[in-house]
Amino acid sequence: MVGLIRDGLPAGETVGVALSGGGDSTALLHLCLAAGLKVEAVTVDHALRPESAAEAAAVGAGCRTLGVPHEVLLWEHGPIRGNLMDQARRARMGLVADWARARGIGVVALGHTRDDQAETVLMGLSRGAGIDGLSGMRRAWDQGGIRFRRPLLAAGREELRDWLRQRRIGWIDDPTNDNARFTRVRARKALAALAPLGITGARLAEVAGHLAQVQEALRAQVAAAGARVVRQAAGALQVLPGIHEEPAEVRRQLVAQALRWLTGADYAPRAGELERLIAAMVEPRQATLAGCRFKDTWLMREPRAVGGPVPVGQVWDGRWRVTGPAGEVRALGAAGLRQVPDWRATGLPREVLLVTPAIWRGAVLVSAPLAGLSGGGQAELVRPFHLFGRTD
Ligand SMILES: Nc1ncnc2c1ncn2[C@@H]1O[C@H](COP(=O)(O)OP(=O)(O)OP(=O)(O)O)[C@@H](O)[C@H]1O
Repeated sequence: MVGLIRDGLPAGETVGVALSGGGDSTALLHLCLAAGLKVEAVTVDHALRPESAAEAAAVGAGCRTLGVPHEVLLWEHGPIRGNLMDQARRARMGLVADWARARGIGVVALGHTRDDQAETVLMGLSRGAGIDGLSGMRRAWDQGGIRFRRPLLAAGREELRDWLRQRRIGWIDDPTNDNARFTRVRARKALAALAPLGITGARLAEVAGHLAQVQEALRAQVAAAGARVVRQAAGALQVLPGIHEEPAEVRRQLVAQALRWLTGADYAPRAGELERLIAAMVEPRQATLAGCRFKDTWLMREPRAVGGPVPVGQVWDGRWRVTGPAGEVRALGAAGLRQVPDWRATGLPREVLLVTPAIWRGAVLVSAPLAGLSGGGQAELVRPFHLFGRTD
């Protein structure tokens, strides 16, 4: 077990441990200490259960007795609509990354196990996921200057709990982990029922590992195809007819990555939906999917899906930073385009320009940098363009 930590985490620097207080992350913390690493721990209080603040404080007290610096971060939120688990995870990752940056910590360890990996694969199967969903969670990735690591991905949950029990180390069981309202909990229960078929957590994790390698091999092919058949202009993507000559999976991956780049979404739509979009690219040459619109050869943001107004200097629609004279940044739209008589000189279609950022003062258009009305404004994409990245 300690070997997993030595292989998965650097010895010479402080490691941030994301510590929920559950069995897995408690084992992670103690294994890091056993491996002689210098650690600091952080607990996010999601404030979703009345006991959560007291639990986070108890986790902190445990850390103090170990001499481990610990901080509790509160997720401040109103009523939650939509996928609670997903939103809690996103908020948690954001808070933990901010904490690490503020503490000068470059690497953060998470306690995901082989069982989490197996559940992720089962959940992927249940929604008919493609290779992205079936290849499981990554062991390592970099995000916002922080290296995230999952050193326990090869360890079983029970194995870790046995390791804790042998050392008389306690942990807190989160009742959410038994709430069948959550897909992950149902996946955990279903996995137990699959054992007679030989489908164990270890077997599913093995399949995920294999598919992750397949995906890695595919990635280079997708990048090369992207360079041939997709070009970026004014934040939209022109998809050349050559895409239809590419193998079906390469095509799907390209379109999935293109949509994710346009919207910043963590996940791409399902294979069936991607197929429908790809078919519509041939005829009738228009479609909408996941906040994006395809028209003729262009894939761009859908007007009604773009972000609300922000002040000049802030990021608009999650991907544009507009600088220049004071005002409000929002989409150029039809009303704006009418005020830029020579927009055709850009060589770009109307639909592409409609969803580009512009600086407004009330109904007065001040600047539309991508449509050819400078007005002293400049727009820059904050998300680098690539078609083979992946986050989860
Ligand atoms: N509230 C939290 N504060 C800090 N880190 C967390 C929190 N919840 C989860 N994590 C991190 O994310 C990992 C995976 O989360 P998940 O929800 O699967 O775990 P858990 O069942 O809540 O707790 P554990 O993994 O500790 O048993 C945890 O091992 C931990 O590293």
